[in-house]
Amino acid sequence: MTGSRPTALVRRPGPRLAEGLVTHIERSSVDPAAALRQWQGYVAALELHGWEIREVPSADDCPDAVFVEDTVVVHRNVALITRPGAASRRPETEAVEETVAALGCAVARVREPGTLDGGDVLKVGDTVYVGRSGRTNSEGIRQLRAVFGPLGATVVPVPLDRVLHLKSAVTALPDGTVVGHRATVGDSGLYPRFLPVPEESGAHVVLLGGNAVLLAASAPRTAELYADLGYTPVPVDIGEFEKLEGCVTCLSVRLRELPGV
Ligand SMILES: NC(=O)NCCC[C@H](N)C(=O)O
Repeated sequence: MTGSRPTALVRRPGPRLAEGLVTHIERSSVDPAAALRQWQGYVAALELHGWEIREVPSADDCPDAVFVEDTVVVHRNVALITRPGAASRRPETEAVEETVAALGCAVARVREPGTLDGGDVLKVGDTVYVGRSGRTNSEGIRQLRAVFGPLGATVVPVPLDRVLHLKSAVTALPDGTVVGHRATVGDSGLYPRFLPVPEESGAHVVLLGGNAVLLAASAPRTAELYADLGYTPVPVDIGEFEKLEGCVTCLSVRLRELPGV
């Protein structure tokens, strides 16, 4: 069981990272050594802001395993192990399930024919937005609702076509304002408070606690906007992961509601 600090699950990039899936962008070559340094920088930023790091054992046969967010969705003390939409990513979930069970979560699983990627799930308070994407199907959404609805969550599906995951398009600031870039966001009217940001990767924030928001170094104008709004932007270079359609959110699973946390 954890102590009083929030816990972040992370997963070290494996030797096959460069073979990771690419769907909406051109493939470009990934430098594994630079990727490892960037991953270490990302983990260090979480640690610096008080997060306890729990490393899921690496999955060296799975190129995309570093994008650990896609494998599990946690609400309250329940961890829903996903069934990733890409078949090549399904072996990633086993070690994640063992890790969250060891942390004291109750475990549920998405079952066939459902598919769900954690990158499609954005929690804002008790509202759980879920992208109906190339990776998450309607049965996956139905199962998500069946698991989290009884825990008080309202599940709001969002049709997607321009991006890989919902959180490739939108995330939320500490006050719940949803942020997104006009080119990818679709219908911003779905969100009660919406703020457009000037860069696509600026729409991806990890809430570090207090006013600190981690975002990709590739979004300097959005970092200025957040600073101007009274937040403390924490830029981290994740360029090698962006080549594989990864965002800052997908490199960790933030557990704020574990028993004892
Ligand atoms: N949640 C995320 O944004 N995940 C990124 C996953 C990228 C990976 N290359 C994939 O296509 O599955």
